[in-house]
Amino acid sequence: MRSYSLVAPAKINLYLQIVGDRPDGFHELVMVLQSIELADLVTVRPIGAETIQVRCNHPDVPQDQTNLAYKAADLMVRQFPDYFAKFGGVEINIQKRIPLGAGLAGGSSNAAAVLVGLDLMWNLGLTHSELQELGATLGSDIPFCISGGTSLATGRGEQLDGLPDLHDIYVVLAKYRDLPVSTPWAYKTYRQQFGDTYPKSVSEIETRKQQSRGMMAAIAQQNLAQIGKLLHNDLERVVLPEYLQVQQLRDRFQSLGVLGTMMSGSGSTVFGLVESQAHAEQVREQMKGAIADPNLDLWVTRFCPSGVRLATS
Ligand SMILES: C[C@@](CO)(OP(=O)(O)O)[C@H](O)COP(=O)(O)OP(=O)(O)OC[C@H]1O[C@@H](n2ccc(N)nc2=O)[C@H](O)[C@@H]1O
Ligand SMILES: Nc1ncnc2c1ncn2[C@@H]1O[C@H](COP(=O)(O)OP(=O)(O)O)[C@@H](O)[C@H]1O
Repeated sequence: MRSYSLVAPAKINLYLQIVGDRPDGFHELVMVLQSIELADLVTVRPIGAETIQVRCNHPDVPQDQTNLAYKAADLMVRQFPDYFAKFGGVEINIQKRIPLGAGLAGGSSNAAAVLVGLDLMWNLGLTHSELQELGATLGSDIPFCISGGTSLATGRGEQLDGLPDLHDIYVVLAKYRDLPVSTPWAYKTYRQQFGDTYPKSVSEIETRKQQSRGMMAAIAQQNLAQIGKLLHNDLERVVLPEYLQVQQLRDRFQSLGVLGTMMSGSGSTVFGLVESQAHAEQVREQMKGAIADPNLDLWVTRFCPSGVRLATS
């Protein structure tokens, strides 16, 4: 048995519409999810003892049972106890590059990489959709992190329909360090503030879902200018008033004339879309010059056509 190193990409949300309540207590969503090249590196390594160990180079990432990567390994152990008994445990090493609590699905992508990695290490031969079904029991974004690319995500975010790949689109990410936003808080607050407007009938639900049509058409036509204009995220309605620094990042991107700007997921990352690497680097420098705050982190990255993949050494 050998080790496997996997690239675990982050995602951004090009579209996030909260349609209403679900019977399971989650929210019914319509999202467009997009993988980006910014990624963690996750290595799974066989160890003799029947244990799961997590190591991470980032001091704030938990290295115990609460780590999503640990939970993914534990799920595989429970699903395939004979393999665990036969081959022993696993050490998971995470080289963290995706910021935490950023709305970029860093933890979810780590968990997705562990599912894919253990499938390879134990030679299970599971399909993507079998791994996604397992991943969905741990988190709504994990199935997407396995397949990646550009995808429509519905249900609670786990029902995926692939969309045409979007090429040559660059992304500038801006996030204040030490400003994580909790996903459960964002959804809970949204329900408190807007729950009374959630649709009651099936036909009203269907009508609301149609609001994403413009974005779907823009993606089908690969119309970047239109995609930039139609970016949407309902969670901004609760996060921006509470986190003024996030609003400020968004305003700043807007003033720099990017194709579009939006908060990703539940935040606190704000992204700006641009059409070339040179322009992306210029925008990053302009952001740095305009907001002289040492706690502001900026990245230039680009759309990526895949989810978790084997790292080439
Ligand atoms: C907001 C989004 C947008 O892509 O991502 P992030 O900002 O976390 O990256 C996702 O909807 C987050 O997905 P994920 O982070 O996997 O969430 P989960 O662990 O499944 O759920 C965390 C909590 O968020 C709420 N939740 C999540 C998904 C959903 N459709 N409805 C919800 O109400 C629930 O309160 C749940 O307990
Ligand atoms: N493998 C992991 N990577 C990052 N954070 C993790 C991981 N496992 C658990 N966590 C916890 O989950 C929190 C938010 O997770 P993260 O995936 O970074 O945010 P988001 O869902 O906003 O993209 C972190 O602050 C951390 O406490």
